Parts: sequence; structure tokens; C-alpha cells
Amino acid sequence: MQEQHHRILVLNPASDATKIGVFDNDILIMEKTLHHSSDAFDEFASLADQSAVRKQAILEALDEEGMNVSNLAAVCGRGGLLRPIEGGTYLVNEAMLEDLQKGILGQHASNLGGIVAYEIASGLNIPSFIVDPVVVDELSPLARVSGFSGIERKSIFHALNQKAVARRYAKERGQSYEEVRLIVAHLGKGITVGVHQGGKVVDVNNGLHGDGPFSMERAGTIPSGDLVELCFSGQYSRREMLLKLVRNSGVSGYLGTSDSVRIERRIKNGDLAAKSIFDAMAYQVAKEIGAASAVLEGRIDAIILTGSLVHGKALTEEITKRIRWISDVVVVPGENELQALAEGAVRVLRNEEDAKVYPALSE
Ligand SMILES: Nc1ncnc2c1ncn2[C@@H]1O[C@H](COP(=O)(O)OP(=O)(O)O)[C@@H](O)[C@H]1O
Ligand SMILES: CCCC(=O)OP(=O)(O)O
Repeated sequence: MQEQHHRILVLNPASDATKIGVFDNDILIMEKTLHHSSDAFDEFASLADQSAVRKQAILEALDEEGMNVSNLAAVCGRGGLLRPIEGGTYLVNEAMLEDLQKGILGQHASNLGGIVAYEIASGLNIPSFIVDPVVVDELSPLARVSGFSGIERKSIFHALNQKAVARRYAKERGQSYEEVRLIVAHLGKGITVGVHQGGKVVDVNNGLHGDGPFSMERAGTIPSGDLVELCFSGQYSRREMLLKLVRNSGVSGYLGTSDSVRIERRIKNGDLAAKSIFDAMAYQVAKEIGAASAVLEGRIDAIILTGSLVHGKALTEEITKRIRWISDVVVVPGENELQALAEGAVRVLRNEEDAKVYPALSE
């Protein structure tokens, strides 16, 4: 029997760009990155207010590429800071839209994924989905304990790409995702190191404003007493402090740029300060992977290094030299998120999985 054909528009909003793709089932037929000038967003108070500009840019790009939107079966966006939920493909519903628009757990560009997907799909009378949003929470009870009564550790991470590369690793070896024991480190703007066991991410650092290694833009774990002093110093407002932790810390805070290609060039040209910061980031990632190996009690099928930063050879080697004794190291450069979104939508459209329902607050 001939396979049913589903055309899907997928979209992945970043702070300054929206990546889009059109897929026939899980085969990519068109991909584009739409860059937005920061001026275009300056007038908007909240992230959700950017949805009209992004929607317009997406529809214009599809038109330019000769893509007829009436052939679409679904629109699927990268999901954002919702209330904690288990992994899977979710239909965008009213409760989800409300939470994304309010930014109930904070502001991250992925909040726009569900909103813009819904706005495009509802005009076409087709379903909109999100897949494995950044708030997927499958932490074990032990992993939730922070050490400070009243504050729990949170699961905010690159769930979409982490789960997609882990599933692919298992499939290529003829195993199910539930059977493999993996450590997956995603290195993008944020860095997250997840422990995948029994088809769940049972431990992971909160890569937004939580813990773990510092990244190109984020602070990661920092000495708590010093942080408290700074918060009460009167130097920064609450908003400025959060922005500093999420966008202007890490490599960017030390070196003034979060462009890794530029930093690698500086290192090649003998910039020792740049080298020491990049080496420190690699050191912290390796330490986090070491901690994750203790969670799996040393029985690990592989460590997967993924995300855009892993394109950089020097950084990848610096991490690998400290962890290769733990297990096999598999390098999967890039964030693979458009493909993962399409695969998540196709699993539902083919009835291989049911779409999950995001619960209303009272449920
Ligand atoms: N092809 C590449 N080679 C090396 N570094 C890259 C490449 N693409 C992106 N990066 C770097 O990776 C970091 C995060 O990139 P980005 O793709 O924006 O991350 P995210 O996965 O968070 O969307 C940036 O520092 C960027 O300079
Ligand atoms: C919000 C956690 C995932 C994350 O850090 O995403 P980016 O690297 O895309 O900012």
C-alpha cells in the first residue's frame, strides 16, 4: 500500500531569527533561516507580541519559494516555557496558548513556536503541534532535590534535539529508546547534559537560569553567596539580573561575544584569554558529563555530543579528551530541531502515537 503523504511546515524561533522547514513526511523539501533585525522587535514589550511579524515573514518566505500553504497537513513549532510536562507531541490548545502568551515560566524564543504555529494553522483549518518542549520533565525523585528546602531543581533543556539524537542512536543499533543508557550533551546558546535511561531524561541541568556548565551566553552554576550579594547590591534590577544570567554571562560576559567562530579565530591568533575561557567551558561540560556517568552507575552505551557548537573541532576535542575514558563518544553536530519537529508531527499524523493534551491549570 502506498504511504500517505503529509506536508508539514515546521518552525523554530530563536532570539534573532526563525528557522523554517517544509517536509513531506520526514523528508525535508525546503529550509530557510529568516533573520529579524532587533529594531523590528524593539517596540514590543513581550516576546509573544513578535508573533505577527514572524508569521508574516514565514508566509512571505513560503510564497517566495512557491510553497502553496493550502497543501499543508499540519504546522509544528518548537515548544516553550510551559508548565512541566512529559515528552511527546502535543496539540496546541487554548490552555497552552494562554501560558505561552503570558510566559508563565519566563521568556525564551521557543515560546513563540506554539503561538506562531497555531496562528498559521488555524487560518488553514489544520492542526498545530509542539514536540518535546524545553520544559519536558522526567526527573527522578532524587534528581529533584536541590539541597535548599523550598527550591526544587527544574528540568529546562534541549529536550527536542536530545531525545531525537537519542532515539536515532537507538534505532541505528536496532534497539528501542527505552533500552539504551545514554548521556547527551547539547551545546547551543545554552548547554544541557541529560541522562537518558528507560526512555526518560531522569536528570539534566536547567540550561536557562538554573545550573550546570556555563555556556556562550549563560552563567550556569555560580557561587550562591556571591550571587545573593550582587542581587542586593542595588546595582541591578530583577529584570537586569535575569537578563545578565541568561544572555550576557558565560563566554559573552568574559569575552564580549557569543560568536564561537570568531572566538576560535581569536584563539588561533594567539589570544590566551579567549583560550582559557573556552577551555574552562569545555572543562565544565566534561565535569557535568562525569557527574551524569555516576547517575548511570558507569553502565553507559555512549556519550553523544550535539548542538551547533560541536561544529567547532577544538572545543569538541577539548571535551572529548576528558571523557573518552567513560564510554564511546559520538559527535552529532548541529541542532537537528527542524527534522525532530517533523518526525514528531509525522508520528501523530501516521497514528503511530496519540497527540498529547496540555492540561488546563485546574486539571
Ligand atoms: N557551523 C558552526 N560552526 C561553529 N559554531 C557554530 C556554527 N553554527 C553555530 N555556531 C555557534 O554555536 C553557538 C550557538 O548557536 P545556535 O545555533 O544559535 O544555538 P542554538 O542551538 O541554541 O539555537 C553560537 O556561538 C554560534 O556561533
Ligand atoms: C531553554 C533551554 C534550552 C536552551 O538553552 O535553548 P537555546 O540554546 O536555544 O537557548
